[in-house]
Amino acid sequence: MIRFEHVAYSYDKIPFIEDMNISFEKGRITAIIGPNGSGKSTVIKLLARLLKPSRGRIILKGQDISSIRRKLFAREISVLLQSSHIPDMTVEQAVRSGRYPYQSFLEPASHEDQLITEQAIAMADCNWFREKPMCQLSGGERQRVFLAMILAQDTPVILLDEPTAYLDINVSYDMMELIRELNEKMGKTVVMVLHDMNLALNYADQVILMDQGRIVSFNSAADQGLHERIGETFGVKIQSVSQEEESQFYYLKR
Ligand SMILES: Nc1ncnc2c1ncn2[C@@H]1O[C@H](COP(=O)(O)OP(=O)(O)OP(=O)(O)O)[C@@H](O)[C@H]1O
Repeated sequence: MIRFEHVAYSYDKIPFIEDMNISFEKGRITAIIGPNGSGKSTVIKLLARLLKPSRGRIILKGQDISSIRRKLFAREISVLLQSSHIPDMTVEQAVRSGRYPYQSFLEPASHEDQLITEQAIAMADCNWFREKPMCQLSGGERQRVFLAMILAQDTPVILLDEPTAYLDINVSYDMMELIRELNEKMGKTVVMVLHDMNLALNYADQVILMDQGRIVSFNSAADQGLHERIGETFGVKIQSVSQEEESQFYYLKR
């Protein structure tokens, strides 16, 4: 569905990503993991067209993403970034603004826009603080609103850079369950950066492990080889400590 073809990217003219080739399959959940500064957010920003490859191309449904018109692109890919701009709006207005790719200037919101906005507010559990201004929310509440905005944008591809940042453990699992539901019931393709190995290995179908701007491995989350690579890359020992059918718990130790 999305393909990196010989993608390179330089920061301040210093090459960082060189010749990256990778495919993100339709309807899969892919987690990107790796140490700090390994390039995870850079990949998300390249996918979201916030950065432009210095070489190579990124193909979405057969088309170079740089040639797709802005609103059409916004109907295909939505993104939650690590530090998103906080809009000067209430929660409800912010979520409604997620519908912008489907609206034209001065045209009132359609019945469908309203319906999808309401669904998004309910799914991300933002109903009880919907009248609050965004600037008065806690970090975790704000993160849920950003997710609701993405749900309102209703794109087949969802990019999430550390979606569980600021969330307590319970809400983190709620967020992961919701992402899984979006994937299983609505066929959304999800690419997310995660620092928590337990979330990455339990909720992703496939895992991209990065180090210093390179892809070290691209495996199924269940692949034992991946666990070894994680250990080598992070300099930790990784061990599965439970063997439940549904999920496993990984213990990481330096
Ligand atoms: N705007 C920028 N200008 C110069 N260098 C940058 C810029 N943004 C990122 N970098 C550098 O590029 C490298 C990769 O950054 P990136 O944010 O992609 O890493 P990451 O894997 O997401 O890190 P983290 O886990 O810490 O969030 C880092 O060394 C970073 O310092």
